[in-house]
Amino acid sequence: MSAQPYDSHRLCELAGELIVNVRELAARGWTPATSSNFSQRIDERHAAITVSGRDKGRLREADIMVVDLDGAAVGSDHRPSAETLLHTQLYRRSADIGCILHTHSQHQTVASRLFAGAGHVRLEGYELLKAFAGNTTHEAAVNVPVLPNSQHMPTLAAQVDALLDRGPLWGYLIDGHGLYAWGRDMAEARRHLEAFDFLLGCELELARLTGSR
Ligand SMILES: CSC[C@@H](O)[C@@H](O)C(=O)COP(=O)(O)O
Ligand SMILES: [Zn+2]
Repeated sequence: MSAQPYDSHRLCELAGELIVNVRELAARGWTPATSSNFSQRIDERHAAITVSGRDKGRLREADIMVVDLDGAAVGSDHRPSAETLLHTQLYRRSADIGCILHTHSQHQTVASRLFAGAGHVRLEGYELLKAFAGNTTHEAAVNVPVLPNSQHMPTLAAQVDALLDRGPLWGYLIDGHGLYAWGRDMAEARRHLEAFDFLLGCELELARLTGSR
């Protein structure tokens, strides 16, 4: 039997980390109805990603597979996430990206609808902005882009590429869909995801209280 083209011990470790974290996110109600997808970089040519259509609240090892950075399955007959290209494009683009988390929480979905017309959600004045890697003060502002939804991943990927050309980015919303967030590793990606979700919740509550939208 030929050896795997990646380090299988590393895959095991990453899969274990994915299972624990994804189940926790699912328990918060952020992955309804099998939605959401998750991945971690194995090496410069491979990533571990969730199999399409699996219940993220019950994620287990068999629900995680390996793809190359063109999105092709490696050593598996399963179908990787329908949104695999949105993961692999980021891994291809930056060696600093090691983990990508995509969820469909209510904050994320409602905010994406409310701010789709503006094309972004502006987050400013929050202490929690320091949760984003590189931000050292609450005085920074972060614009979360909102992309139109599409089932055509190359269309979405091209828009994400254009956003990345403009400067640092930790995540984006897709209208009526959810949030993509990433980081160097699971801990950083999760910190970004949680900060986005909390701050989007604040913006929604402010809009409700002030009737500003
Ligand atoms: C169950 S609807 C959600 C999907 O269309 C998609 O947006 C999603 O997040 C999960 O797709 P998947 O192919 O399981 O990775
Ligand atoms: Zn999705």
